[in-house]
Amino acid sequence: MVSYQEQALSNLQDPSLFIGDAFIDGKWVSKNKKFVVTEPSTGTSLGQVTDCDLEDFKNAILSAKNAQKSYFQDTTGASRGALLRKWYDLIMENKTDIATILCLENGKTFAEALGEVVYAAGFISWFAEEATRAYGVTIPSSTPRTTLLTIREPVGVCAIITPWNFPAAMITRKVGPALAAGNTVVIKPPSETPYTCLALTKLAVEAGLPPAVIQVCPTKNREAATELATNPMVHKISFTGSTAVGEMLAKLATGTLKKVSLELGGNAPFIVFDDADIDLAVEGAMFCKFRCSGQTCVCANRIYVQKGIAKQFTAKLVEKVAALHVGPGLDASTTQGPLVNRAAVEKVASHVQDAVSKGARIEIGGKTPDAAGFFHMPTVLSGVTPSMIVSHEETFGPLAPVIEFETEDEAIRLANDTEFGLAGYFFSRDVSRVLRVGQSLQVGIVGVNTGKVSAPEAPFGGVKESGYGKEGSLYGLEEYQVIKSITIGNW
Ligand SMILES: NC(=O)c1ccc[n+]([C@@H]2O[C@H](COP(=O)([O-])OP(=O)(O)OC[C@H]3O[C@@H](n4cnc5c(N)ncnc54)[C@H](O)[C@@H]3O)[C@@H](O)[C@H]2O)c1
Ligand SMILES: O=CCCC(=O)O
Repeated sequence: MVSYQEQALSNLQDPSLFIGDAFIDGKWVSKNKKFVVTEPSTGTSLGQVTDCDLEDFKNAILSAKNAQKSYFQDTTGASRGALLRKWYDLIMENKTDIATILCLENGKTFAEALGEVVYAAGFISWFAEEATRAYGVTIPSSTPRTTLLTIREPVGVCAIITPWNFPAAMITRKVGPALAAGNTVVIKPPSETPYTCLALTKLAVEAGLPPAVIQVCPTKNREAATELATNPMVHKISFTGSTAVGEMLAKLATGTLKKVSLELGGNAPFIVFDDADIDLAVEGAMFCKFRCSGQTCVCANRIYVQKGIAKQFTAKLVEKVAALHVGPGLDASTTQGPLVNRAAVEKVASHVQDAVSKGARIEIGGKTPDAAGFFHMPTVLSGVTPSMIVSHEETFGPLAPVIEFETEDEAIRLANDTEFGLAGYFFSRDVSRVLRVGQSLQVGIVGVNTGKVSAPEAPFGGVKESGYGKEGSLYGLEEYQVIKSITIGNW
């Protein structure tokens, strides 16, 4: 019998985009040692991918170093932008195939996968433009007959390490600016979802980017991947993932004083004040709680609702959740896909169990369906209190805990009572409150009357233990540049 994934792969318009090799020194590399990638809606194998070892990482880094100088010196911002624009065009031409591959390895619905591919491509076109805007300045000198100016230069070899929840967009949000600025990159894609990154890489080479500017080393071998944080030829490490791994890599990177950007875990508060448009707030909660089945770093993790409207808000939220259809991502009727693996399902279940044991009520969901694959039913809990795990730990799953509050001060205090500070949302029609609360939330990204805060032009990044550095936007390029000052004296 043809499996779900075999059927889907046989429908690819360009089957050559489904690649299980590493890409090192401009060549596709297949090794005997492989690891299995699992299709999350069936829990069975999607395929096997080359498992890079320490030698492979060292070779990739050396090749990226050798390629970097001429890549930068032989191109201009405009010509690098043109290459990136070509890559963007190829991604868009192949978006259905890439979305199918993404859907198969990550589990998100096909509509979401397609949305992610377009979002991911958006970073390439954004930084194709930004490549031409690497401005320096002239600074009036305090010394006579002297000119002081600055230029922006690439950092050198950039290590890129990303998570599985956005297999395309987390790659392009880093690789786009890195290549635009004239760097070369060594990517360690997530071992759960390496295929999307490899397909994007194939298209980058087809677009005409010099092959050695992108190196991809898939692996499950964490020791080998750690080379990216310690090798002295790497000058920048850009990491997206959990706070624990990010902190560990940052510590290692200080050994050779690398430039570091960290996009880490979140625990986003989502506050609904009693002057809010409740339907709009429910719509926002549905988007930013259940996107990617609750597995985004900017997902609403704690939903605070002012007491007077809590029952009404919860009832409307439950009605919308009841309409969700859980199933494999490629099924046309599916609106909620599986989670990434068994451990993710168990984490959601344990958060539900903990909350219920401490007095929370399951309004809907709360179960793991009796099906193959890694599913958890979308769940709404009411009566949640700060003592429950859901109030302080990122669930990373389809669990919406509703917590009641009485005053604005209390909501802000609860919202900020966390070591994380990535995204925060609130709904209110009071202009003064919008300005007050917007400034009071200790986060890097605020959504007011919307649950949608991500776009190539929007600065993305957190504060506190959610990390540092900004991605996308007019700030994203400088993360991959160094400013050099040049003093021309005695003229
Ligand atoms: N802030 C953001 O922009 C953002 C975006 C997406 C996800 N996240 C966070 O990511 C987490 C989920 O992702 P995850 O479970 O894949 O995180 P993770 O930290 O386990 O893994 C992230 C990446 O790091 C790699 N890695 C792990 N140990 C390593 C080591 N020793 N050396 C080199 N690489 C290593 C993994 O293989 C993966 O590619 C959540 O906490 C989520 O909030 C943050
Ligand atoms: O998971 C984190 C990234 C999500 C996004 O870019 O909106």
